[in-house]
Amino acid sequence: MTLSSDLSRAQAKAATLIEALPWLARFSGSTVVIKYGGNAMVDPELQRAFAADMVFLRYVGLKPVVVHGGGPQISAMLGRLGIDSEFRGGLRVTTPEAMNVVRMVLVGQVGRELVGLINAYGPFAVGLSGEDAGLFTAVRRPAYVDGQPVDVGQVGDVESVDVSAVDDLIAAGRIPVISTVAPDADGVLHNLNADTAAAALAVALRARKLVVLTDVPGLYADWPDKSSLVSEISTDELAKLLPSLESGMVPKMEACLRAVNGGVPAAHVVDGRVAHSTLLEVFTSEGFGTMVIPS
Ligand SMILES: Nc1ncnc2c1ncn2[C@@H]1O[C@H](COP(=O)(O)OP(=O)(O)O)[C@@H](O)[C@H]1O
Ligand SMILES: CC(=O)N[C@@H](CCC(=O)OP(=O)(O)O)C(=O)O
Repeated sequence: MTLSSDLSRAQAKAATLIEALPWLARFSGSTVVIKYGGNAMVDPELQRAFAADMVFLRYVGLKPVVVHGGGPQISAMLGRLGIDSEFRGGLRVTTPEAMNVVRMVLVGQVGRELVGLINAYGPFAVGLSGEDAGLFTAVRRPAYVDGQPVDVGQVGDVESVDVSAVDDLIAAGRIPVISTVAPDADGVLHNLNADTAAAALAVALRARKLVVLTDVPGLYADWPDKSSLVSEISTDELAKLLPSLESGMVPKMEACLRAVNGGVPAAHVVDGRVAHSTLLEVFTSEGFGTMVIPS
């Protein structure tokens, strides 16, 4: 290794840091809600990169709030327990028996693991579920299959959000890590799609951004045609495209629409299989994934 190649490598590192400067100036002090999808959390290396990103955001003055999924992990546990599980219109059909497993896996397993991973980089993460301090109230909702409502059991939409516990944690410099189960007005526990809950929380917190990590590079207008990846889409265009979308993309894009219509300036769907995708989205000039912006 020569002195000049050492120097040019050091300068390249400095250039990377400096590239982040305008974004640091813009986003410092902002709340960013990050939805970490179950399909994006399967690789231990990627999990560590994600955890490091959250602590990085915190140290540079942003206020990250993590909402996690866990669909594949719930399916695996239901399978192990011999409980049937199916999705309709992107939502899991949730019987009372399945609901107990959803809560156990999201709150007791996935949430705990994520808190531990983040805290390995800095002691900031605190886990919460929608049941804690009235964070979310759920209202039972159907799924929509071919435009028709279909009952999917104890599945909820977010009826109300009480951000006080999350605000308290943020004010104390913590990183809230939220599992998306919540009671309805009668105290009956519901399974919330994590994208839906992340959007409702981003709106309630007046977040600067919603970043949704998943296992594809973004939204494809004509799935699975790889040339149809959308880099930017307005809320009006997205509302028109929504009825043609299928499976997991429906709640995801509905969530982005809901966030931006609710006042969040931008919602992004990014590829969680790329290490440090959150940092790339927040701090680089190149667009990454799909960005939803107001019309
Ligand atoms: N139009 C589309 N664009 C991108 N992905 C799509 C589309 N339609 C369906 N998908 C599927 O949606 C999946 C992401 O949804 P989901 O499995 O619920 O992810 P997550 O666990 O991250 O919430 C992708 O892996 C892809 O197979
Ligand atoms: C109602 C509903 O479908 N809830 C989801 C909750 C977890 C989730 O949303 O996980 P991902 O983000 O990994 O998809 C489920 O039971 O799978």
